[in-house]
Amino acid sequence: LWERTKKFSIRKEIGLSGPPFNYIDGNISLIMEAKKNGTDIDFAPSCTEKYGKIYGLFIGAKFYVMVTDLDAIKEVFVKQFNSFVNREDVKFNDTKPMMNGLFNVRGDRWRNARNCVTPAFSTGKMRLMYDTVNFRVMNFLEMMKIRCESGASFNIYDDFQSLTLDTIGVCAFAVDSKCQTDRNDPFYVNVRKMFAEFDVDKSLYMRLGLMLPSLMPVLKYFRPYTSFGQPETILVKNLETVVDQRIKMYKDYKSVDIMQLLLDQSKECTGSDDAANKSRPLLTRDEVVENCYAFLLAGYETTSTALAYSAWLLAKNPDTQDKLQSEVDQHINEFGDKIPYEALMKLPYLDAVFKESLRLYPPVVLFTGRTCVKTTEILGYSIPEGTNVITPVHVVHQDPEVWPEPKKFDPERFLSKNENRHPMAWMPFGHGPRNCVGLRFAEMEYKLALFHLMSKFNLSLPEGDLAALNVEISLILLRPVNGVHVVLSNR
Ligand code: HEM
Repeated sequence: LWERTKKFSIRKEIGLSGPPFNYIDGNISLIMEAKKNGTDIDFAPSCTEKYGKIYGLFIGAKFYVMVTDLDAIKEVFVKQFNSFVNREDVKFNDTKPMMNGLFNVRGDRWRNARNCVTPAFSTGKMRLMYDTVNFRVMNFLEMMKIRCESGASFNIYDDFQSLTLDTIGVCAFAVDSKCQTDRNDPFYVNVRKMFAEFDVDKSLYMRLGLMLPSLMPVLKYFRPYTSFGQPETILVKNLETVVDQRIKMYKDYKSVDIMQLLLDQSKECTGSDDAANKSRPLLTRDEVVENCYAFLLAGYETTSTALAYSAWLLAKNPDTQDKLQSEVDQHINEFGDKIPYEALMKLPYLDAVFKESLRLYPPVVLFTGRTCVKTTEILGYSIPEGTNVITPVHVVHQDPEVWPEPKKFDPERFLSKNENRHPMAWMPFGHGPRNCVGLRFAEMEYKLALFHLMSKFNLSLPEGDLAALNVEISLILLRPVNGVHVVLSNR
């Protein structure tokens, strides 16, 4: 009892305020109540309003410092990063196939792995994968033609998910999946099943892992038999087979994909922690497998959600859509259907739509956090070692002091040369050395898909209820509840 009381005294000791808690579940009941009332999305903003831009929250007895103050964010994610190098230790992921991937590795192991993975996502490598991604986008356009011909409203979120699955499938899993045209494709079926079940509400394994982490050494053996673990095991087994094949044929493989770029940095394919790379350890076979798996988790749902939100925002704001289409048309006139990578990335209005959609609807809202590895002072507060700091991105992106009329969809705010915004204010991909490693890949895929969609079609909203966009927070993601419904017409 004394130990538990001590755990709950930390907030006071640091000098922070926060919502009232009980000694059994901390603030979980409050959060569950908000979820039940459908106001969970307002929970973090209302706490910020009441307790300020740095406050404390208890999930069970686990303490979290919630930060939306931009200077504090800079301290944690950039300036004092060495004290905040790790992510929260989520025990139920401290097992295969998660424990060796970038999300979970810690300290120097993370530094080494990140050094090996980062080159796979350079601008040069994006250029090399551009045609592969473009090919999947062309398949997507074929689907859109069919949807358009039917004239009916449809859930474009589903189609974006199939697109991003085919894309990450070919680039990270080396599977030539056909998720866009065949909803029975085994890759599609298993990924969808795994994601549908990967939820604290649905998984007893996850709940036990969160509440009783000391059970994990035994519990982890049950992961392959859980409802999300079964499809996960099938996916990872197939992935392991492909990685092993690719290790064998490494020297003869001539195309470029993310898996090959990781193998370029692996012990198996370069012989050892090779002579040229003595100063930095290379990836093991398991690290290659688990990072490819991490890219599937990270790249499928996020990018498709970003595209779906943008489609909805453009359908709702025809003037913005017109402006984007004018920019697209100029470039179609110049390049035809084959806009080069550099030109695409430089389109100012498309870039502004990308940024503003991600500001208003960031797909990842509660993952941008760090664990303090040594007691550190942040803006006068002494943050003890072991404390988790979380930045609720949706709150940062709606701060009226930084974003005038924060609820308005206004891409122009990213075009003004005079904007003197705090460098931390826009953070859909996190910040600092541990930000999203796949940012360039996501941006390329998003811009290719939206560019080509806008070149051929007009988006509008259906009549009635389907026109609404309802969102919910699911674990760390901001997800559309009932999909995203639009109508397409030919331009
Ligand atoms: C719109 C799409 C995406 C969004 C909004 C997004 C967002 C994020 C965020 C918020 C983080 C945490 C950053 C931090 O803690 O500072 C993250 C990390 C990460 N993302 Fe993404 N992501 C996207 C797409 C992708 C893609 C396409 C990939 C890979 C193909 C990817 C791979 C990763 C990985 C591996 C990490 C962990 C990095 C590390 O710990 O070193 N993401 N992402």
